[in-house]
Amino acid sequence: MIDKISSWKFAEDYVVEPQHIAAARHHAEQLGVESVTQATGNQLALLAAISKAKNIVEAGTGAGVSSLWLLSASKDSVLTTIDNEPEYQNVARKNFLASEIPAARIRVITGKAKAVMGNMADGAYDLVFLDIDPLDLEELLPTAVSLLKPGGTLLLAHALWRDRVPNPTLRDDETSALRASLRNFGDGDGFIASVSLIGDGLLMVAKA
Ligand SMILES: C[S@@+](CC[C@H](N)C(=O)[O-])C[C@H]1O[C@@H](n2cnc3c(N)ncnc32)[C@H](O)[C@@H]1O
Repeated sequence: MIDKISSWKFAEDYVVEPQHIAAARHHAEQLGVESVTQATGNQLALLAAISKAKNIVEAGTGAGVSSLWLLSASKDSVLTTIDNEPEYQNVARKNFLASEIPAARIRVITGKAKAVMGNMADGAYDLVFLDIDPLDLEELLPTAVSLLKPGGTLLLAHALWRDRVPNPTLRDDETSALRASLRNFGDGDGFIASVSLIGDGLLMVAKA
């Protein structure tokens, strides 16, 4: 019998979180913000490295844990990170400062992801990472995809939403929103998409 729970835990424990990111995670916990798990963060960094992502957009800054993982993949990538909670972004800013990453590499914008991303340049970004309220995804996804260059990468956190997405009898709004988001990319039409079981699930999409 395969023990997937042990495998999941093994994958989480396999990652050693850099000290500055562990400190940011601690601040996120104090704020009550849910950060990506350390294995998810590590996978974000891996995917940013493999795709040689230089221009990155993140929706859902929180206290900056995922931002720091994304920035860890390269010394010259630039991250634009968006959140509608200024209080969280203030903590994120302190975490960025403490990490000694040059300020020019991070642009922090306060606002709703749809409104902010709607004013950004189409086809200009290598990687877009989404970690926002699932109920806001439906209206955001077309905008997020349009920001990507051809061959760009879209990543969506919480793709399995507390392991609820795979169970078709569970139809609460959040679970249904995540399920619908996954369906957008599942038919292979214009995208290559895969769901990683890491953390709470990570949808990984390459734009053709
Ligand atoms: C799960 S937390 C993000 C955690 C962060 N990605 C990390 O791992 O460190 C989700 C964040 O998204 C923000 N948020 C939710 N819906 C949003 C939206 N539509 N636009 C912008 N920010 C949003 C919340 O304020 C919250 O800080």
